[in-house]
Amino acid sequence: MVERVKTGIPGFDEIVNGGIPKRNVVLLSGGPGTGKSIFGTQYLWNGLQMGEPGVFVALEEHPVQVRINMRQFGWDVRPYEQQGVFAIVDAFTGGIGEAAKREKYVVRDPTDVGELIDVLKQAIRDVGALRVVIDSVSTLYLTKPAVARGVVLQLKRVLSGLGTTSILVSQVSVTERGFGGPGVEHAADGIVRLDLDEYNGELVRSIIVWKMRGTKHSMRRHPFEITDKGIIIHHDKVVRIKGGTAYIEGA
Ligand SMILES: Nc1ncnc2c1ncn2[C@@H]1O[C@H](COP(=O)(O)OP(=O)(O)OP(=O)(O)O)[C@@H](O)[C@H]1O
Repeated sequence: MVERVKTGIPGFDEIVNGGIPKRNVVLLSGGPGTGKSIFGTQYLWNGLQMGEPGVFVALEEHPVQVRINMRQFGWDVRPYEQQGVFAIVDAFTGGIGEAAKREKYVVRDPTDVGELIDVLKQAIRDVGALRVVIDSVSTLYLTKPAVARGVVLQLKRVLSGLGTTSILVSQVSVTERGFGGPGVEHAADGIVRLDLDEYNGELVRSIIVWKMRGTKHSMRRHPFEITDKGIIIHHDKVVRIKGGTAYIEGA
């Protein structure tokens, strides 16, 4: 029996046959505004509701902004930080600014992957994390694509080794077909892609699971929505394109 981690994101566990296999490192890839950060934080929040501690690594946004964004969906993580079951690793500010001085886990040099891993390990141990989200890993190798695969493998050893089931957010450009960097796709245990595409003057959100080691999964493109309560995936529906128009149909 495969041990699974339930994301609790409506519709997602259904398309991966019950949840993400434990210790998998999943690449969550997508263009701008596709919902990657919301998906990642929803996964961590749901974990906290199920008694599973988590760590969020902020590389794209100030930790203060991460808390504000989460609160907009009703996900107030402050009490969980105070209880010591949730932590944000600040790999954004470099320790600069008044607000940054109040952060417990700060990576002084966010370009130093070694330092980031040391701070991350500490945070995982302190809170007993079972879930980790890194938003985004692309930032770690934007200027040096050749090291991308190595960075992901290094993170995978740590994340999987410490027993966490993790999501690595990967940014791709609007038109890019890939998942974010040479070899990264092969290093990850799973690939989930979020898309936002325009058909006939309308933007349509969809999700597809490209791979997920250790389980069978849906091979279809499912529509999803972002609501005030977060992401809702319609696992019983699929997106089909006919004559340049997108149709949402029963699966
Ligand atoms: N309350 C809400 N209701 C509906 N949609 C929302 C709500 N809040 C945010 N969104 C949508 O979510 C999008 C942002 O999602 P998110 O920040 O997760 O994107 P992302 O994939 O991480 O993008 P980037 O790579 O640009 O940071 C917004 O552009 C908006 O379309």
